[in-house]
Amino acid sequence: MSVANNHIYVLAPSLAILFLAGLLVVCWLIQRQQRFLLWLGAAYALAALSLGFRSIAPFEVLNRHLVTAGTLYLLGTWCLAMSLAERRHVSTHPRAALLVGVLSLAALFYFTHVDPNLWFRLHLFSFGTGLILLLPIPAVFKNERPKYWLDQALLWSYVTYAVLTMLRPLLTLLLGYTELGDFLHATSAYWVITLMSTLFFALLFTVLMCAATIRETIDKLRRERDHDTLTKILNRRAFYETAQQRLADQRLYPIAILAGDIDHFKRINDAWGHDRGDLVLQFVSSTLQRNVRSNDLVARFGGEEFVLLLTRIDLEDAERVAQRIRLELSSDSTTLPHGPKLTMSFGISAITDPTQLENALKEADELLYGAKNAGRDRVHVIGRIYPDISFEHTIPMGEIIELPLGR
Ligand SMILES: Nc1nc2c(ncn2[C@@H]2O[C@H](COP(=O)(O)OP(=O)(O)OP(=O)(O)O)[C@@H](O)[C@H]2O)c(=O)[nH]1
Repeated sequence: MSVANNHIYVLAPSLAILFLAGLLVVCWLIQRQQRFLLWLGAAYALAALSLGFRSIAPFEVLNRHLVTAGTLYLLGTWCLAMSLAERRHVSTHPRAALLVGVLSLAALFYFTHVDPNLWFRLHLFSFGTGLILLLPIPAVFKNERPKYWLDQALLWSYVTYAVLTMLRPLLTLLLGYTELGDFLHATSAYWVITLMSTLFFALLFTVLMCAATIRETIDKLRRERDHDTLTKILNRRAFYETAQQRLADQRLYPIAILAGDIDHFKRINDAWGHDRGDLVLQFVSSTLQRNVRSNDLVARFGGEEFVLLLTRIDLEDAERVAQRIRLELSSDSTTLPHGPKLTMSFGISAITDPTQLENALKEADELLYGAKNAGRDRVHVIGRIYPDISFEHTIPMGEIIELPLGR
């Protein structure tokens, strides 16, 4: 084989890692907020440079620049740790990493030039590299554990890589190579294992990182499609879709539909401003969510109009829920400080089989309309007779105008 061919052959793993680095940078350019992709790309680029240099540099040149190549490799290692840390929102402990890095390089220098000792050199450098990788791990385990299997696979492959890196010289011996062989020699068992494990894990991380990023992007798009941007609760479209799943589950019956509407919301906007109106909508949404159970649905159908689907509940208990919400809203003194009490009207209907959703929504809406006409700040439940009560202002106009606007 010619020297040129030989170079290509030994450079192949480094070039493959460099290619992955380029791929990750392109992914980062498309998804700028996913900065861990950039750190991972930087990690691979630095590792590829270091490994490539070690693969083709003549012995004497490499021996002279071993610390430089080691520095590149350690920097790449730190970027890899940064990538995981950025993704899991933890620290890489940069000072500790710097200390370990400097000590590893000092050991590399000392056991190469001052007191040549291959065994110490390889062990200490590998141990330092693995340690830098492990620095963010305790915080990752202490924080919230990843929920999705892709993130778990990513975490565990990272930990495996870090431990293998630490034990690489020992592993080389365990694999049956009686001598380590200097990693200055491109053909040594240690060197081949270093290259192959780096390439294998780089490939694995890239696939897992890209898959996890795609999944996150899809989740984010789905969340945005399904949720109201202001209140973060379900929008009308997602309510219908999710309601069908609840209605298909026989264990969740009887089901109640609550249509709720904030009273005189236009006046709140006019007197306190649109921003305060938005705060009121957010406060109402969180109050509604606080008062329902995990299987129940809370949606904003538009403006100041909300719909709730309550599962495993009869009409009496559904009414109790609505009254509890009314009480919580009216006793709040922070959203409209020194202002009129916040009130809401409700209409409640029942569902006993999956085909009744449209009808139940219509009934709840009509009952809500009745509650508004009867004076607002009340709950109307299907099957009951409500006498028409003359119109009353729950937020008297004069009171609003005299208010300190508190914007
Ligand atoms: N701040 C804010 N206001 C909104 C938003 N969406 C709709 N609105 C306002 O909500 C008000 C709804 O007014 P109306 O439909 O007259 O209802 P209301 O004043 O609550 O009267 P009743 O329902 O009869 O008690 C309008 O002034 C809309 O501009 C929003 O996202 N933020």
